Amino acid sequence: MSIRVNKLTKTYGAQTAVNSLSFEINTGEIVGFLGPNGAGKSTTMKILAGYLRPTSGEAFLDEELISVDGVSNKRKLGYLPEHNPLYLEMYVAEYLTYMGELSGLKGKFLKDRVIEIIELVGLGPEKNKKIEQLSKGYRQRVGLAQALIHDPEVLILDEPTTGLDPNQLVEIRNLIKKISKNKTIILSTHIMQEVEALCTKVIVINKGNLVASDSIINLTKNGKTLESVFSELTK
Ligand SMILES: Nc1ncnc2c1ncn2[C@@H]1O[C@H](COP(=O)(O)OP(=O)(O)OP(=O)(O)O)[C@@H](O)[C@H]1O
Repeated sequence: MSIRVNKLTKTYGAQTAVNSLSFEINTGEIVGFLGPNGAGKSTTMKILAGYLRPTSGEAFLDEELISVDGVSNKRKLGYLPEHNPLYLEMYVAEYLTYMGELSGLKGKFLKDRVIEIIELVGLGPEKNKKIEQLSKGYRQRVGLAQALIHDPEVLILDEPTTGLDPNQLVEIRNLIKKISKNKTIILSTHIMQEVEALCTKVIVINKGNLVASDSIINLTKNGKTLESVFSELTK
């Protein structure tokens, strides 16, 4: 599934968070969504996930409009918010079952899927704990499992590795790589190494405006590092 964003704008009162943003992500691409703090990444991702209404403009999954009210394409996408609101008092499997139900799964299929997803994201050893008992890295795995439970074709991951220790960071990065097959993924991060490890293309925004949408190879072809390209684009 492809993502198409057309002149997307979001204002909060007098503040323009996202300013007439247009870009496309093709089926099967993993795209890094970059920008300094406050650039408008989370706002854009919330709109793409159908959680926030744009002030103007629109976003599409294939040809279908993404809307706050629509449910059909929400089932085709998985969303890991930046501050993932987990139900801390729930057990891991209980939470994932609940999230699966919200995505329309049920019965034996859901039961099997919860077991499968727990294994896939490496939650096996922690599966009998309450979410509040988990470390940040394992909570992040629960977040990823929640985003993946209904096997969506599109994944929207907002800073999936922020706050993780170096080992967890590598593990989550490998996990994203593993699950990325046959999915279209947009992921925001401040870690350029991560972008280089996972993505072929990047979209860079600054103060709500698009400043680049290109392959990493193209952006760095003059021997520049992605870091220096980023800082030039977002001065
Ligand atoms: N609910 C809100 N009400 C008012 N302003 C908001 C709201 N949410 C975001 N903003 C503002 O919109 C701008 C874009 O914020 P956003 O969270 O989308 O940026 P970001 O690129 O994700 O930043 P970061 O990298 O720090 O997570 C910021 O100036 C922010 O203060």
